[in-house]
Amino acid sequence: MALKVEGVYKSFQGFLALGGVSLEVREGTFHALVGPNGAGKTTLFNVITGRLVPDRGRVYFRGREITGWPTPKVARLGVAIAFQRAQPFASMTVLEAVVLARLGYTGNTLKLLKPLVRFPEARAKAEEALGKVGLEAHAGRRVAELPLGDLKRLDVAMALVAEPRLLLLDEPLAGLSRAERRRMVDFIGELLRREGVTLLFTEHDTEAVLALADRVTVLHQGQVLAEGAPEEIRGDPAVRAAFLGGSA
Ligand SMILES: Nc1ncnc2c1ncn2[C@@H]1O[C@H](COP(=O)(O)OP(=O)(O)OP(=O)(O)O)[C@@H](O)[C@H]1O
Repeated sequence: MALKVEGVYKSFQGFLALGGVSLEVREGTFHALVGPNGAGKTTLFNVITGRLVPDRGRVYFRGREITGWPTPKVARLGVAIAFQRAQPFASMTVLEAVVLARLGYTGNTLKLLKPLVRFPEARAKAEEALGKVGLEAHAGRRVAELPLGDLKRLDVAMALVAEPRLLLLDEPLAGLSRAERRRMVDFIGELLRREGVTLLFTEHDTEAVLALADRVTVLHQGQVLAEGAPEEIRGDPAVRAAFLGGSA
């Protein structure tokens, strides 16, 4: 099992954001986490990556308990998150942003007195990652100049240099046009299958979930409402009731 979340609770000032969530993501699969706004999806991601410590419950990565581990330690085990990572690096070039992500991962950020591109190992890894996401021709452009679709590819490249076994994507298609969403689904699917990376992603676009996910977990008000193959979930009466009657 790539990831196992067991009975996780998390409250914010008395508000129960996660109320006993359990989840299993099998190695090599693509697993969607869906649910209306406020269902607890981002909170669960934060618990998995160590940004938040759960009040109760446990998180295991490949059989090892990682509950409450600091984020860099979780990252070094092979858990990466790609979510608007590139934005703070707007003034850098695309290549520099990925080199920096690699240096951050290898713990080299204290030696940043020389130009980023003069770290040969990090530069080689960054160029390889840019090739994988199809941005090699844009390596010298400023991050700020990239259209949204390319920015998302850059986010993925910045996650790939951490050599993840499990990648978390939080709404990877948000803000894209319908045509761009289709392209992004194909891109993510092909790239991650080729790399053998397990994927856990949140997404509001039902079509994309059906196209990409092997399994779907539905969260609603901090609890798991349903879990199954995408076709099963689509026909589930409890899921339909929650979505049609709720805020989705
Ligand atoms: N740091 C925090 N402090 C207080 N409340 C929070 C905090 N983080 C999340 N919450 C609350 O917890 C609930 C779950 O939020 P979360 O962001 O996990 O939902 P989500 O499923 O990711 O929603 P969305 O689809 O809108 O991203 C929400 O009601 C939110 O307001």
